[in-house]
Amino acid sequence: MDVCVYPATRLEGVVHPPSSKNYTTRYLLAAALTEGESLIRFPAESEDATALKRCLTDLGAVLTPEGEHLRVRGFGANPRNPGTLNPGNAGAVLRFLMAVCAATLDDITFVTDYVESLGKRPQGDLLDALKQLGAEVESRDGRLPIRIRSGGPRTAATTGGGRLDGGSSRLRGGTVRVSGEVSSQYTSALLFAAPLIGGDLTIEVTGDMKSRPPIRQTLQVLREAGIRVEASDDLRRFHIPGGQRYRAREYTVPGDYPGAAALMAAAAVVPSDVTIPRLFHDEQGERQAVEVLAAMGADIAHDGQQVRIRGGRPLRGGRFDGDPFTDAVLALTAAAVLAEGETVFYNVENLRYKECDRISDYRAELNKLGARVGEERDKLIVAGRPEGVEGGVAVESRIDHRVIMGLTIVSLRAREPVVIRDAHHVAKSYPAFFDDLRRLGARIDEM
Ligand SMILES: O=C(O)C1=C[C@@H](OP(=O)(O)O)[C@@H](O)[C@H](O)C1
Ligand SMILES: C=C(OP(=O)(O)O)C(=O)O
Repeated sequence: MDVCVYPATRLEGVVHPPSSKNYTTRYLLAAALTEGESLIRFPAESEDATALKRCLTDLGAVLTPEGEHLRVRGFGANPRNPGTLNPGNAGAVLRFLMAVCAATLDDITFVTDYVESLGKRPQGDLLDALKQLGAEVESRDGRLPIRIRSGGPRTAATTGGGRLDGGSSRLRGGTVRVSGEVSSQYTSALLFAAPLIGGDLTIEVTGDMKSRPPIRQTLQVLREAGIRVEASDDLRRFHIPGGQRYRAREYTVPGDYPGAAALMAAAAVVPSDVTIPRLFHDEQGERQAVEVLAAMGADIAHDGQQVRIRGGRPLRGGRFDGDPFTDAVLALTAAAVLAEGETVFYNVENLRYKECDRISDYRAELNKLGARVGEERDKLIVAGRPEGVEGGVAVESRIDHRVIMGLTIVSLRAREPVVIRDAHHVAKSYPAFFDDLRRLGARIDEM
């Protein structure tokens, strides 16, 4: 589906953000790893959530919708073996399931239809870690399709009298070293698998570590699920006793700051009065989007429950370390396109390894609109155009939901309407994005 985005004169109203993608991923997985029945309130409705639910069902979990909530009966440490799993275009889903399946299944293959997106993303650092723990791995140069075999002799657990469920580990415990430079998801994946391994596991994160906030989300959810984890303050070293059991319970998914950041940026670049509820002080690093927009001069306030933006003030550029709020950088870059002066988002090299190369590809599409964006290895550099951009062109989605949201934001301040091709990919995390902007007063036509 293509869309045509028209210049906006005003945005006004209350808009509920989607539920958090990252917390939904973690709560669904934790619930599936129990042997009991959990309830997840307000899980995200998105393509990534659908992909994970499909995979967990294939592994033997029983998912029962209850209105806006979801009841999950888990498979504990003994999933059914479907032979093949397809995580769609969801990176975190793929990484987390590869580690969990390596610990619990003897032979599993991961595939994707998104050959030009997830199929291009690197998995090698995680595969190296799994091989250190005894797995055998086949891949296409560290990329999908990937086959993981952990079917060695099911070694009896040697720590803590063996696993509670009487099973035994498919991976050995001990110490594993994993690079944190490309993605924090490899570390999170090992953290989710660790309790399922017979022996205790020590995880050492090497290199220039990125994306610490999602690691904190992982630690929060593991502790909520009753898993004991010792973590160093710098999040470079973890110790997890083996043979632990995930505890069934009720979870409530908060609002999604990355999706909300796109709404905040849209409201900041046009005259507006927009309120976004269900945004709390949790471990999502993208809540810093509020501080960044405030630093750029936006009239924005967060009371711990909701964010209110009154747009129309001129924005000014600034210099920001984008790593702590990685999934908000593209939306904030869009705001910077319309600010006075230069804006630099630095320390963002790992944007290049996501749904697309979010530095070079995003820059190319923004500049088609009339933006003036440059790049360096780990930077996005924006020469702001407070007068707006020309527009009147067609741009590409690059199969990336956050590119689509960023291009939409800038298009609200284009002189001529903009066509965004394949805009349906926004549904990866935010299916209702265009409807929500229409509800606030934007004109966006499906083509
Ligand atoms: O752990 C997670 O759920 C995520 C971690 C981040 O990825 P990186 O750790 O690769 O930056 C983020 O971009 C992604 O949307 C979700
Ligand atoms: C990169 C993202 O997600 P994932 O890594 O889970 O595909 C994202 O949501 O921006």
